[in-house]
Amino acid sequence: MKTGIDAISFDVAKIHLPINTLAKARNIEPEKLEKGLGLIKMTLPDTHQDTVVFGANALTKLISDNNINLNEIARIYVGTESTIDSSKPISSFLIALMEQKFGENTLSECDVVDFTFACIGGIDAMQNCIDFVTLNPTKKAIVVTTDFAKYDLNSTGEYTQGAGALAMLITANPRIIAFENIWATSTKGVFDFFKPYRTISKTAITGNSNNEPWFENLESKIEIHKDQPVFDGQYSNQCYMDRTRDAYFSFKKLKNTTETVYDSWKSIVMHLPYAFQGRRMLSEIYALDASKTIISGNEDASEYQNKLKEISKSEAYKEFVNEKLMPAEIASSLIGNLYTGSIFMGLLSTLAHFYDTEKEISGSTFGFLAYGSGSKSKVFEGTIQPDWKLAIAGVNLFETIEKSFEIDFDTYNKLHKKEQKTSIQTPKNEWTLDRIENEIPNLIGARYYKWVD
Ligand SMILES: CC(=O)CC(=O)SCCNC(=O)CCNC(=O)[C@H](O)C(C)(C)COP(=O)(O)OP(=O)(O)OC[C@H]1O[C@@H](n2cnc3c(N)ncnc32)[C@H](O)[C@@H]1OP(=O)(O)O
Repeated sequence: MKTGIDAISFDVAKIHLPINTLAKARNIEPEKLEKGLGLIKMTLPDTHQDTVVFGANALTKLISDNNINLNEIARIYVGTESTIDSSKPISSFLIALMEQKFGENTLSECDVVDFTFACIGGIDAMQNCIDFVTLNPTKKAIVVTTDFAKYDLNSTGEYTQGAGALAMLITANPRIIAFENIWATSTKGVFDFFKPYRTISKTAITGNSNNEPWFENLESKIEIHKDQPVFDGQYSNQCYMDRTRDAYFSFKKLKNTTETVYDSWKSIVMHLPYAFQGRRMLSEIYALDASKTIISGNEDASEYQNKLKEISKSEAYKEFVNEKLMPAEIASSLIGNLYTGSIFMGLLSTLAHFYDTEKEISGSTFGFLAYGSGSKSKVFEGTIQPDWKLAIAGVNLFETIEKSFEIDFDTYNKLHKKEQKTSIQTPKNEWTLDRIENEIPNLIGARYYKWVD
């Protein structure tokens, strides 16, 4: 029996800033961002949107477009690194909203939980659901990934921002892709990118050291939550390269093959924090697993790096990228980073590209290289199923992204600094954040959402 993705839907932020506008404002050569990193637009949440809204929109679409009977859904597992509560998971909000829309108690026997491991939490959620469905083939599960990749103004992450969610139905005998049961993992506990609890002393805020109550905070230190990560961009790239390389060669060992693994993959779908990350990071694996030796691994460090650079600029590598990686990059260039959703958006982008260009890919194998900072990589593969076209015919990925609304730099700044108080676009046929409770003591901070027709 096969297990995998039967249906897929998405909801990405509907407003964007062109990368060219950002580059000019920041005095960065636009060509560096457009041609060097593959960026065209970055999407941003409107004032009425958060990660619950994106997740709920993607899930509502998945359920409606595929006429899913909610009684059949045994699990809804969420991958996110942008949660809005340290205790109540996003999946708990999603259950409430789906019952609001599709009927009370329709999901009361459904198991729900969030998975957090930076950008790889969605893959962890999916692997778990696949194992579950393999053991219980009559049951179905849903994986939702939802994130807001927000970086500090003027940081090197600023041009890679993005926001949105995907939802995937996991079943036996799926219509889109069936995964092989070989999962290779590489893990190392590092600080390449993280979102710590930060503190600021009350003395620094009030100017005295009496520890007087400050807006009901009795502690002498005030805790601050920020959506923006603490990170070291180049170090995070090195961790990405090291983990994916190690997981790739573990995968090769688990497959027990001496053949070049990537040669058997029609497409390679990687975690893309920005469009060209995959092509910039994959040259090492491309060289080390080549059928004809192009790098031995015995070179000294600088010679090794020089050779990798040379390989990454070669015509053969460019062709390889064009054939195996480019389809996954298209959506990323137009959206930005979706953290947990990026690898699934890469898959959807690849499928939509082959659908639009009328290529038959049924029976071909895709390789997946997932990465989450902190850090972990998983490598696995799946085979495209005969009904893949039928299953994605109504998804309309590129048509939907095309309709995104352009904002100017001033509006971008206001949104980033939370100075924008009203919605840029009037919500229609979607969930919105209605209000956050700030008076009733035992409901302080509770977030309430509503569906807008
Ligand atoms: C965050 C996650 O989602 C998890 C992860 O994957 S961690 C790994 C990725 N890390 C991140 O995304 C963290 C946030 N991002 C960043 O800090 C940065 O965007 C980054 C580190 C990823 C990139 O850093 P950067 O300093 O902006 O770019 P840099 O590494 O110098 O690369 C610029 C590229 O543009 C090219 N370039 C520069 N000027 C150019 C021009 N005028 N024309 C064409 N190309 C140009 C450079 O040659 C270089 O490409 P190659 O190395 O492939 O040749």
